[in-house]
Amino acid sequence: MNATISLSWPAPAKLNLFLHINGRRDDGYHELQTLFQFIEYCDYLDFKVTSSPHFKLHSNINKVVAQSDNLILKAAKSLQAHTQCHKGAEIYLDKRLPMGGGIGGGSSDAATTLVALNALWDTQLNREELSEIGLVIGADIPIFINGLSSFAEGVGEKLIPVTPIEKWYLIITPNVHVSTFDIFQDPNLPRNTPKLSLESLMSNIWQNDCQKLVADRYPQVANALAWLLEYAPSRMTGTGACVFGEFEQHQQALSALAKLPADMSGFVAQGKNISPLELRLNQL
Ligand SMILES: C[C@@](CO)(OP(=O)(O)O)[C@H](O)COP(=O)(O)OP(=O)(O)OC[C@H]1O[C@@H](n2ccc(N)nc2=O)[C@H](O)[C@@H]1O
Ligand SMILES: Nc1ncnc2c1ncn2[C@@H]1O[C@H](COP(=O)(O)OP(=O)(O)O)[C@@H](O)[C@H]1O
Repeated sequence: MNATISLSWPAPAKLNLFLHINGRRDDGYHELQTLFQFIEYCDYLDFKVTSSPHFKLHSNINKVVAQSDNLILKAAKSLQAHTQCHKGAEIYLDKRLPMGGGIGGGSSDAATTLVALNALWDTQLNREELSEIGLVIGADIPIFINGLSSFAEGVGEKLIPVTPIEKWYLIITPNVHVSTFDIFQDPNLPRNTPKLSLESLMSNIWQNDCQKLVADRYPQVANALAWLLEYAPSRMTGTGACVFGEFEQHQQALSALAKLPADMSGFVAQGKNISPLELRLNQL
């Protein structure tokens, strides 16, 4: 086998620092205004390029490998089809991000796969072309390909880079899986928040339109939020289930983490306006 082994490629998580839903499109998708910031907390992938056009995924989490439609293989196959590349890859995933938590792990894995294989196969697609391929697979993939914290509109693909303060976050990961699809189907979801200018959005109080609905449905989310709010301004990310409290200092976040009740779990990570994937790409 003609094989090249690369170094590890990060797939960082994101937070939605605010999330507004502005309406439902004819295709069922919702128009959003949201602020994405990366956090320094990542899955890691490795890619061994093969001369045969096949893929094999290995992971510490069997659940991902068992899904034949998992986002990593979808991304790899889609790039292969678009570029008519005759190479394949063995892909190794070290899964650290909680799944279905609203921190975008699956989308980020897919974005890292597109970016890394495009470099390793030397297929030379530009970022826009990679984002177009990614958007078909998941609405959150373009932000991870773009690599800069951004204000997003559309379904998350119209991006304007912004530089919110890189705060320290204590992120609680309630032990429930929230389906993005189910939340967007719920008739009680507030989906008509008026669109605002970027300037007023950045200076308003930040909120998440999905939060009340998800907290009402899932007591674990409501409890995590109630606990965090005692320590810091706190919100939910995406369609949940993760919630985050924001701190100016690393030590403040760590002190709150140390007090976390035994029935909750979480971690501390810093916001990053340049994605760890982008920094990795610049090392090539
Ligand atoms: C709303 C966000 C905010 O970041 O939620 P999280 O998934 O991160 O929690 C994302 O944009 C989600 O992106 P992603 O998780 O890639 O969603 P997709 O797989 O594309 O969509 C899953 C389903 O959610 C609904 N959906 C998703 C995005 C959107 N703007 N409107 C929708 O109505 C659609 O029914 C779609 O079939
Ligand atoms: N590589 C992957 N990592 C995580 N989830 C994946 C992956 N591939 C497919 N999925 C599916 O996508 C769903 C949402 O995953 P994830 O991106 O972690 O959630 P969220 O978008 O809420 O942050 C998972 O429940 C899982 O079924």
